[in-house]
Amino acid sequence: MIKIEGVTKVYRKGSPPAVDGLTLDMNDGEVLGLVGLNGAGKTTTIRMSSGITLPTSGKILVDGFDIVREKVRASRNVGWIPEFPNFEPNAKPLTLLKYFAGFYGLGGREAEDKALELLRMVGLEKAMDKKLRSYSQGMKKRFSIAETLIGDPKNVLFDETLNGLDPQGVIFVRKMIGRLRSEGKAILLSSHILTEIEDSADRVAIINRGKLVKLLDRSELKYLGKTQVKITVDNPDGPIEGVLSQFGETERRGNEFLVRDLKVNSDRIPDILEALVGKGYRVREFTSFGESLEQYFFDLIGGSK
Ligand SMILES: Nc1ncnc2c1ncn2[C@@H]1O[C@H](COP(=O)(O)OP(=O)(O)OP(=O)(O)O)[C@@H](O)[C@H]1O
Repeated sequence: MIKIEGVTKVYRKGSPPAVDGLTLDMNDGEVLGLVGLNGAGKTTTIRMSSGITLPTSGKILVDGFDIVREKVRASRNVGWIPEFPNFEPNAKPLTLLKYFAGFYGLGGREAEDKALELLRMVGLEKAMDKKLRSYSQGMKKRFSIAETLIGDPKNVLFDETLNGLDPQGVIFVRKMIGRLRSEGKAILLSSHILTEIEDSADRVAIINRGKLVKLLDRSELKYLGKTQVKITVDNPDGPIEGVLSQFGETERRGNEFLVRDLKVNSDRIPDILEALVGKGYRVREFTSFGESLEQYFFDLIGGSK
């Protein structure tokens, strides 16, 4: 679990903060999506949470340990997959992984077995004898995941990891994230594209100019960007909910109804009105709405597509 409490980062005196009073929790067994445009402060947040960059003010606790004052104990439990992983170009993956295993007290056969297991897990077993300089960006990302997992950190931060991957790579990273979540790890996945992470994330934090603009939970994400129908009737008695539930998930607030997760295509929305009128309901208001996730994102941060 990582707790970011009122954290600000100013790189240069007089320049605007890269991260500005950010408060955010990454819970165990949860994937938190961190979404913002380029320069919004995602990488800075990740680097501060890993102990690589110092916050100017505020506090970051990793499983209860302060990332500044108890850096060794805190950062040991954070794994970070950078957006552009870079390694000693002439190194071979197995040798390098065994070397990293040494930092975690593994040596000899144990280190080799662990390194081989991880290389297999990230699908690099066939490229194990190649030098890292010959690796593609996607292969480097896979290797970076293996490197991160060698210390078995409880918190794993993926910085734009899906960006630039081929479809197979995207599926691989999504599965890996699901696996780590099921092991109870706290996971952060950053992206500049909301739609890219909506399927993987349990919650999504949208940041802009270093500030938290919106925190969305799973149920809000489920309905965002999908058509919903709002209906107000004068006589909400009898089987109205039964009528509406044929068309989608129905929520009632007094004489107002919201139909979401529609079972019919949007061109059949008038059928809902017809069914209600056919059953004798007096419909005062009938509106369908819904916007794309991207539009929602841009509306929130005050930009344009
Ligand atoms: N080392 C640095 N020195 C000075 N300014 C920096 C440094 N790193 C980042 N910044 C600035 O801080 C702001 C936030 O950058 P950051 O890289 O955290 O954003 P981001 O959301 O990760 O963007 P991207 O998706 O482009 O990586 C930007 O204005 C950037 O120019």
